[in-house]
Amino acid sequence: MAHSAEAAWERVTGLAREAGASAIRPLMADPSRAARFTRRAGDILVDLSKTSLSDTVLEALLELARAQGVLAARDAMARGEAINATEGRAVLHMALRGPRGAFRTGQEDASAEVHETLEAMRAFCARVHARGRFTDVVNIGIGGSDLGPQMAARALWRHGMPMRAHYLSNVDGHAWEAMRHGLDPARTLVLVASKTFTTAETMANAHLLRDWLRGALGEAEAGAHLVALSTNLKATREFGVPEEQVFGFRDWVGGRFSMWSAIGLSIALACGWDVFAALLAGARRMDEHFLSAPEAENLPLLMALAEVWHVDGLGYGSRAVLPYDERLARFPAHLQQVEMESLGKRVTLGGLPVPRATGPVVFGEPGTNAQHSFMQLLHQGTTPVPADIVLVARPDHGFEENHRELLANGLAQAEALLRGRDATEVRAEMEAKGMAPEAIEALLPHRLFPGDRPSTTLLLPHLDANTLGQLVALYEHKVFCLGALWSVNAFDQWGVELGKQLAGALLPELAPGAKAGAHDPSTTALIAEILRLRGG
Ligand SMILES: O=P(O)(O)OC[C@H]1O[C@H](O)[C@H](O)[C@@H](O)[C@@H]1O
Repeated sequence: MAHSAEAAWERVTGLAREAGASAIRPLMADPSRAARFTRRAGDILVDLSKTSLSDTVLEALLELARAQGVLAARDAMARGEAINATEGRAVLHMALRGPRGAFRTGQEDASAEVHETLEAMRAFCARVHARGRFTDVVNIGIGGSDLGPQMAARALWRHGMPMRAHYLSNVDGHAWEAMRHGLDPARTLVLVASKTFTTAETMANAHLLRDWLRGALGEAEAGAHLVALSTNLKATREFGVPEEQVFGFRDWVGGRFSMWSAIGLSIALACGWDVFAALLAGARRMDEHFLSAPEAENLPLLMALAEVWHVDGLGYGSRAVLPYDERLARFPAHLQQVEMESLGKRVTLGGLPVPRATGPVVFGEPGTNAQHSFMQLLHQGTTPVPADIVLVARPDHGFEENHRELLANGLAQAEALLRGRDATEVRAEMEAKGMAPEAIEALLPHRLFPGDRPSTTLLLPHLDANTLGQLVALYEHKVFCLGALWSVNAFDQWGVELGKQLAGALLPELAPGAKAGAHDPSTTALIAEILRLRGG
């Protein structure tokens, strides 16, 4: 690490060790704070004022960003350099939503093929919708080939849109068992979404549904119901997908950044092409901001810096994502992969141990549901958990009172985390209820809220394809910035490989009468017990 970067890290951690570094309430004495710590990009407003970022801390963090060369790294990504060094690949998901001619890898115009594929997808959707034969689309895929499209289709689907979308990800047969009863094979289009077309769970389900189609319609007709979304065109052919129903993309699209590629076809089929196009346009709008805004105005970078402050400065090891919008119910699940698969790393790009904490645990649920499950821990647990609270000003329904209640709750959570509740207030409340002094004192510690717990509010004017595209791209770029700040490769995922290999080795041992392999005693005993319970 360059000397200046080391010094910048020390400056940040030094500021975090100062007394009162995690306090937020005193900073709120400044009436201009909300305005000064609120930024906008496109339609999204991000209020960072309910964190303990002070002017001094922010300046130190911006210095860290400069010392780590975050914006230079951004430009290297945009130039199509192979910044995913452990896989020798460029990282060009921005090309998927960018204008023609805007992105290259080496000599190749990356955008040309993107636009060709988009045109083929558009024409395919138009044909499917015009014929009206298919009412349902099943997307078989897992991880990045499931979470993004599923999240977006759930957020954007409205009554009256062209098709219903279903997402089959888990190899657990119960998933298909629960889904299949509502589907008519004659009216169902099956998309096999897999970047590699080798993922075991996806291929198992793909075979299951191909058999289902063939059993009901015959082999010749079944082919017309199969679509493949993949970079592995050879494998899609071998699987029996007609060539004109294969939509490709390149290895410079990471799985968790692939909803903008052919992997997003289910969104376009279910919601209509215009919706998918608007989603891409929204993401492009955020790309333009990310690529042009200077450090101090760059929203993805500022959110990344707040995360560095929380994780490395103050030692907060997790973050909650709370969309106050039921349509964004799968948004936390999508971010779990985007953030934790990208930033759950412990060595630098150069292969050395990262000398500090990296990606936090990310989890979430929509509000207000979250309030009635895990928010207790955010308010009174031992370690603060920064929260991202996503609010949408205008709903797409006419139930005004519900929406006001939803917004009131989202605002109240952020306010409660910040202000807390001290003994004077709690005592006064209990006294007003006429409680006995001993009872008041006994209950008092349980009813105190420490306060000074950080949250970031993201405010969208409304939720549609364009604003959703902006929101998702904002987090994608935030992840990029964190990768650059921590010097880790945010674009590989070697950590998922070992489990896959061991599952492959275990699989034959679960067959009746199979020979047991060599395992630790715990695994050996569990295999024996499972075989006994299964009668094999
Ligand atoms: O799209 P696929 O090749 O089937 O991969 C699906 C998913 O599985 C892998 O194991 C990775 O962890 C994910 O990044 C990927 O999105």
